[in-house]
Amino acid sequence: MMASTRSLLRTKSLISNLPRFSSNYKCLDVSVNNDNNITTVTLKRPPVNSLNLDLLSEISDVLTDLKKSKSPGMILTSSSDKVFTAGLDIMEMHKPDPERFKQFWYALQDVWMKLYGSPFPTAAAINGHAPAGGCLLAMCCEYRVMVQNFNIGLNETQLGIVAPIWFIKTMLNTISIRDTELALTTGRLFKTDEALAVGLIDEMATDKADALKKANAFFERFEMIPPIARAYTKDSLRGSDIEDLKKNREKDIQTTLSLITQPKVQQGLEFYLALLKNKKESAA
Ligand SMILES: CC/C=C\C/C=C\CCC/C=C/CC(=O)SCCNC(=O)CCNC(=O)[C@H](O)C(C)(C)COP(=O)(O)OP(=O)(O)OC[C@H]1O[C@@H](n2cnc3c(N)ncnc32)[C@H](O)[C@@H]1OP(=O)(O)O
Repeated sequence: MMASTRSLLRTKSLISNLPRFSSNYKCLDVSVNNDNNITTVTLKRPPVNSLNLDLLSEISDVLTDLKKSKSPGMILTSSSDKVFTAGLDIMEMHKPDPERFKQFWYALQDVWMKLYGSPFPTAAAINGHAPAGGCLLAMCCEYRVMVQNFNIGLNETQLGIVAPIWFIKTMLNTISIRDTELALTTGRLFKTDEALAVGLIDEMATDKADALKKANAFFERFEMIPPIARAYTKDSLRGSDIEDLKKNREKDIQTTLSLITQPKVQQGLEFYLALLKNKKESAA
């Protein structure tokens, strides 16, 4: 195909599929790049973008909008200069109200299914720490660029909790079985360069601008690939993991609720929260 015809087709499809986003997001900034029509979704829930029910619901909504509008791609990043996301909001798990916890967990499942299984390509520009649920969101994306000198990993065991099987499968889709086992059992947080060495991220960046530039470049790889062929291939690789959760969704919610409300687990969370607070006090 001639380059001029390609660019005309691209422009036409951009005009007809321009995504429309709600301006009502409280915890997200959503913007579309005029050059390539890639949407950047910026997490904006200070201080650490912890994933509570509100933030998860907004991420779920934006993913639905992107799918409907046949977006050519999405970049996930953070408005903070040191935290991508601190993972699940511990306050949603500490002494939870059962009904609220079920909604919260359902929203997390939704985000995982939509992001891990999105038909459009996705990249994470990880411009800060990405522990636990933060690492999960980044691993759901197809490509990860991370700014140097931050941490990423599934550190759940350090909190006395357990990464659910669908978190584990997401890591297995990213790094080797051996590295996943070692990382999960020890709750390892990888520094950016260690994450690169093990394949947990794809590229390092010097700062957020560099991370966004590299993430945008990732989408150029798909310019000549028919979106349907791309989407089917991704589904062949990831679809069965998503089907497994769909089949076991209710059971997963019940099991998680009964584990998280165990007194020992609650004590562990309390201890961890106290450590976070003490860290601040001893730094002051
Ligand atoms: C046996 C069976 C048991 C289990 C049940 C089964 C399944 C459950 C599975 C649950 C899966 C969970 C996945 C998760 O995501 S758990 C969350 C894990 N997150 C973390 O460990 C990160 C904790 N935070 C940090 O390490 C640091 O905050 C961070 C490096 C991200 C940033 O450091 P910084 O110095 O910039 O900020 P802080 O001063 O530490 O924090 C600022 C305030 O934010 C509060 N905070 C931090 N993280 C969280 C969080 N995840 N949730 C809620 N609140 C958080 C922190 O306490 C500070 O608060 P204030 O002191 O300002 O009030």
